[in-house]
Amino acid sequence: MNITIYGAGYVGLIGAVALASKGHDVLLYDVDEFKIKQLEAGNTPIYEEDLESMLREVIASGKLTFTLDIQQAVAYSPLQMICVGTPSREDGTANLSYVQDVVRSVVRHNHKAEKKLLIEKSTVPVGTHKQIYHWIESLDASLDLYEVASNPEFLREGKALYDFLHPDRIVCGVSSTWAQGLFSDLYKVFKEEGYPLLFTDIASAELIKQAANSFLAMKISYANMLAEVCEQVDANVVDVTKGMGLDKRIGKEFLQAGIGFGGSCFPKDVSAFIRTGEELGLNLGLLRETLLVNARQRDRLIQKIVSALGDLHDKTIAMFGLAFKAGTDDVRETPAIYLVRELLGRQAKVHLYDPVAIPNFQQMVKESQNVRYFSHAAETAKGVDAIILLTPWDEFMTLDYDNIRSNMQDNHFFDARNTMNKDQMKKAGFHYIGMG
Ligand SMILES: NC(=O)c1ccc[n+]([C@@H]2O[C@H](COP(=O)([O-])OP(=O)(O)OC[C@H]3O[C@@H](n4cnc5c(N)ncnc54)[C@H](O)[C@@H]3O)[C@@H](O)[C@H]2O)c1
Ligand SMILES: O=c1ccn([C@@H]2O[C@H](COP(=O)(O)OP(=O)(O)O[C@H]3O[C@H](CO)[C@@H](O)[C@H](O)[C@H]3O)[C@@H](O)[C@H]2O)c(=O)[nH]1
Repeated sequence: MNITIYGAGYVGLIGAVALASKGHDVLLYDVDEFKIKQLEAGNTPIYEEDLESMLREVIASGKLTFTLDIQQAVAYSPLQMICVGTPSREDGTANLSYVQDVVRSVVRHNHKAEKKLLIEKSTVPVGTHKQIYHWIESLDASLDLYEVASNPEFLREGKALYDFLHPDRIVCGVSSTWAQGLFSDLYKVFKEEGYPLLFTDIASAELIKQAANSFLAMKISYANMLAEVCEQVDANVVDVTKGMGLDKRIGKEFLQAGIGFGGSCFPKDVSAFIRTGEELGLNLGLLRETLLVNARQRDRLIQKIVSALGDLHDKTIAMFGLAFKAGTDDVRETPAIYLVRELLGRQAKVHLYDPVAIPNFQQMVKESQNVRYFSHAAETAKGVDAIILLTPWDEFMTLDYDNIRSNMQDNHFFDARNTMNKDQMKKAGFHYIGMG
């Protein structure tokens, strides 16, 4: 079936490629002309495993096409899937202006007055569907022509295509059998492959997304809170969370203590959920604490660095990894930016390396007398006083650390992700410091 997707970012592009690979005819619209031209040429603006080859396949098969023409986008299908950004405003609320732009465009360019299903794929606060109906009304459009549905996305960056194609569940919030029928057709192949399709009302679907992200973030902060306890009592947080996670009711995922969560989703979505609570007159205190614990991890790492190295003036620190997690070049809300700014503020010099995220990071931190970028991890560490392992890329696990240590000025190794084997690092001559 035909589907129009608005927004060629992580979610829109991945969704477009994945749905096209399942045999649908997908038209991807974006306001960013450069991005659309790049995609038409078969090049991806983001780094994701397998994305480029699959993109080229679906372009070649004619299943995925692109447009900058809004009239063509609106006319293409009754399914209008909105995948634009919903970033945080200063006060923590979700900025829905890009969603509103799409709704406005669809309504204004629906010249044939065809019925359209406006699908919220972007992460939006519960109740947004009502807001969308208000926007439509305020445009003097007939509400009979539009129906809103919620179909939140749960993919993780770094594993985005895999997650879209192998979902734990597909959530569809609908208010009519018409919408339910369209989703059943869209996700028919997924259902046949055994992936659960959950139909519910729209508010519940919107809330499932807010609730799931906040729960996962809370789980990480719980592990980080335990890391603080472990440091006080000489326990090992990796073992503690392993022991907890073996209980099936708890589960081992998302209990990895470290520098805390970053990225374009958890920080903004937890903040937005707290604000949703406030608007409802509720105090979602668990989530406030989740953000506080998360921020504290970064400060704790800085404290550890200062207590090991003393005055950072003229010290040089190498950072292994800049992306907010492995497998992506995304640096939105990466802990690396906080740490680099904090270190530079204390007059340290930094040597920075990441296998794919340097171009994005350079847009925030330019090369200078105190900031140098490198193209190999081992080079980054030459002559430095300390290494911070920030992003757990696989390549950092297999480096020749004996050699790296011998080329350093001093021997401090801060494992902000608890990924290295402590004993082996000590054997290689490092003063190893983990998080908990
Ligand atoms: N990144 C993720 O891993 C992820 C996962 C699940 C859900 N989400 C949610 O999905 C939404 C999109 O996130 P993202 O990371 O893909 O964003 P993104 O910033 O990567 O992409 C957004 C795209 O929308 C385009 N855009 C802006 N205004 C537009 C308009 N009026 N019409 C068409 N295109 C327009 C932008 O040019 C950009 O290409 C957000 O709500 C996010 O919270 C993200
Ligand atoms: O045990 C863990 C797991 C993750 N993280 C950190 O948490 C952040 C988020 O990681 P992850 O969830 O893997 O990446 P995202 O791509 O941000 O995906 C999250 O946010 C998306 C956007 O809403 C959702 O779709 C996904 O389901 C949800 O996992 C990263 O900084 C990770 O390093 C930890 O510190 N410890």
